[in-house]
Amino acid sequence: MLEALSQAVAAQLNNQVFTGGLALGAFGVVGAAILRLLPSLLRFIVEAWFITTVTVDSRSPLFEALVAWFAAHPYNARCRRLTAARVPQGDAEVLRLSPGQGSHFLREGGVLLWIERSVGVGKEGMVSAGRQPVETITMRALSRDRAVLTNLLLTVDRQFGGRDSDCIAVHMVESYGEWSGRTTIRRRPLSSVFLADGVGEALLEDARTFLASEAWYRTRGIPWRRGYLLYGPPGTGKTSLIRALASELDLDLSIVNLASDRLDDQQLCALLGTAPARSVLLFEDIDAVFRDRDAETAGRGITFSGLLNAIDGVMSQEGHLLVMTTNHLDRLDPALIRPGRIDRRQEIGLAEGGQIARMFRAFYPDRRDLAEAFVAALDGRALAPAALQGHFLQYRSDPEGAVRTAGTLGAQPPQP
Ligand SMILES: Nc1ncnc2c1ncn2[C@@H]1O[C@H](COP(=O)(O)OP(=O)(O)OP(=O)(O)O)[C@@H](O)[C@H]1O
Repeated sequence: MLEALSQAVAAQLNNQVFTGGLALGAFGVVGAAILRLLPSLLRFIVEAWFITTVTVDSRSPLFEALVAWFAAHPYNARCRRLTAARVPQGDAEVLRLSPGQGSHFLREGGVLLWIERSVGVGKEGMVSAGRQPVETITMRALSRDRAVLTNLLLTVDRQFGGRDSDCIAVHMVESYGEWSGRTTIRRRPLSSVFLADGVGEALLEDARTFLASEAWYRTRGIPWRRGYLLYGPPGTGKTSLIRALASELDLDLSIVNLASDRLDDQQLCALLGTAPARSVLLFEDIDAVFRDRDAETAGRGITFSGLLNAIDGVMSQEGHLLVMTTNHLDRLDPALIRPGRIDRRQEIGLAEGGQIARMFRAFYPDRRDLAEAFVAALDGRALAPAALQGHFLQYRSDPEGAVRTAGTLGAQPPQP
């Protein structure tokens, strides 16, 4: 029986058609296996040679900082796959939307990042009864240079890893009309901005109330947004105040230069619609852009009606504080600053008496006694704090000299 079988096999092997078919079949099987493995093989080669990867999971304290960074990144405003969480902010809790599970591609500091967020995947992430599932963020940079990701993680850790960060993030508009990644500036305490009594504190209180009132706005069907207009002469602290408010409120600053001739209506609308969450949206020197409605275009591209539409469209990005500044309130079209677009106007005027004395004492803490003499030497003149600051810097270590020469300080700030 066995012998008959082996004779049959031998006969088939001598049959060229059969052996040809067998070889072809084997080739096919091996070829199919290679083809199946090819994508993972290619991925392995690319990852090994051209990509740097870092994985952070939710058991690490860095994970929360990374999610906060991801939520604040301009990419989050465009992302359509989100994860929602309630997170503490001051004494309250707020809703935080961040890019959700899956793959995300974004640019950071000129490098393309591929970020994958997953939960409960693999052995590490298995959900077992009574245990929190482990969530993982894998960051891949299209670069062989490890410093790209390590520097990013250091920045994330510094800015979002604790409450002792002394910087706030600033977003500007890139030349191609998109929000840039984050740069940072030092926080400015409100106490370092010298304003008329209670002005800064009242605005801070107003903004705090607004930020904590999402539900209040929702139940009344009012868009959750608030607009401020700060007006007054140059060098009185409008920009400094905005920076201080953002610092105190722990918000980013998103700055749009409306005078840029690279912006058009469509881009502006898109920009405001994707403004980074949790930020103060700032339009500076709005009077220099539009003097009146007849001056239809600003720079090259923005029209007055385009600006109004874009501001109203900010409603889709709710929770924003929109702040405009101007040196010339009288030059603004009423439509631009009507309630709903601007909810609160605040004059930031020249410094007088007590305000000047406070500033003097802050610059010369060891010669607080000279503050009144300095104010008296000004003979009732009101001054731009920027001019006072310049004077104090000039007489930095000579408070008596600052008092002696106070008479040289002009009554009017330089005109823009
Ligand atoms: N009220 C102030 N308190 C403290 N520093 C001030 C104040 N006003 C101006 N300064 C200082 O003067 C400089 C210019 O201030 P800032 O840019 O805030 O003025 P501004 O009102 O926004 O001016 P502009 O209208 O020209 O934009 C900054 O260095 C700032 O520190």
